[in-house]
Amino acid sequence: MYLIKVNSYQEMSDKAADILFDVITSKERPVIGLATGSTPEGTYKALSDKLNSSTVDQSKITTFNLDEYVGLDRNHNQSYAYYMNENFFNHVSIPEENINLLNGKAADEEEEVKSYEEKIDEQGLDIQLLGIGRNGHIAFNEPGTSFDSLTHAVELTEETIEDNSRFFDDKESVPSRALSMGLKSIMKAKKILILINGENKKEALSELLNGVVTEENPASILNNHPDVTIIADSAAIGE
Ligand SMILES: O=P(O)(O)OC[C@H]1O[C@](O)(CO)[C@@H](O)[C@@H]1O
Repeated sequence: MYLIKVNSYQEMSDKAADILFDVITSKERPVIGLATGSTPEGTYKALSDKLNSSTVDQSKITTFNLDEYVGLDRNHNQSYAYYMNENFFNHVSIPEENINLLNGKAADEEEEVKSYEEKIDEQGLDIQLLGIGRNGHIAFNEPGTSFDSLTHAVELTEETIEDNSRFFDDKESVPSRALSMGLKSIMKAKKILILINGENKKEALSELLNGVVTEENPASILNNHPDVTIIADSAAIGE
């Protein structure tokens, strides 16, 4: 794993956007995996600015998102579909048909996750962007998730519900389930870029870097991937 140290949120966002942009410009039809959460918001701003001031043909870009809450309509202001529109898709010209998002209101959940994984396999991910939860979760893969997991439905932990309640009116309004790409799905990406900032992610970063690979720490699977870049700020590194 390659660790890039940064001193600010802006620097992290700019570096991440540069890496995503490089992958986009190196492929005829780039396929990029995207993440939600507060961490990548700046990256989306920087990446949309870069794309819009370049000659990149955005109609060739395909995206896959990691996860979505179960039960939230895509127009709900806390759905990840809404987040992606607000933070990225509304600011770029990637065609709607190239945007892949899990449907948290799918009538047939089994079919939804199965067909999503099939699409990932057909298209292949050139890069997957990730954030990390305090408990080491990546996407919505909570501690204890099998390293062999493909896209699946998950029960959220109390800790994740607590962390995400800041975006909802109250804790009770946070959905308790989600659809999420699995750990094996994420590992299929040719390249992985993970962003870790803030003191509250210090432990998650050190657990990732200590080299112990265990299903109790979902992010630790990244130690088994040949091309992972971590961008972390000094607060998360503890300097
Ligand atoms: O970037 P944040 O808001 O700290 O979230 C961390 C992680 O938690 C999630 O939002 C899910 O709870 C992930 O999508 C994200 O990577």
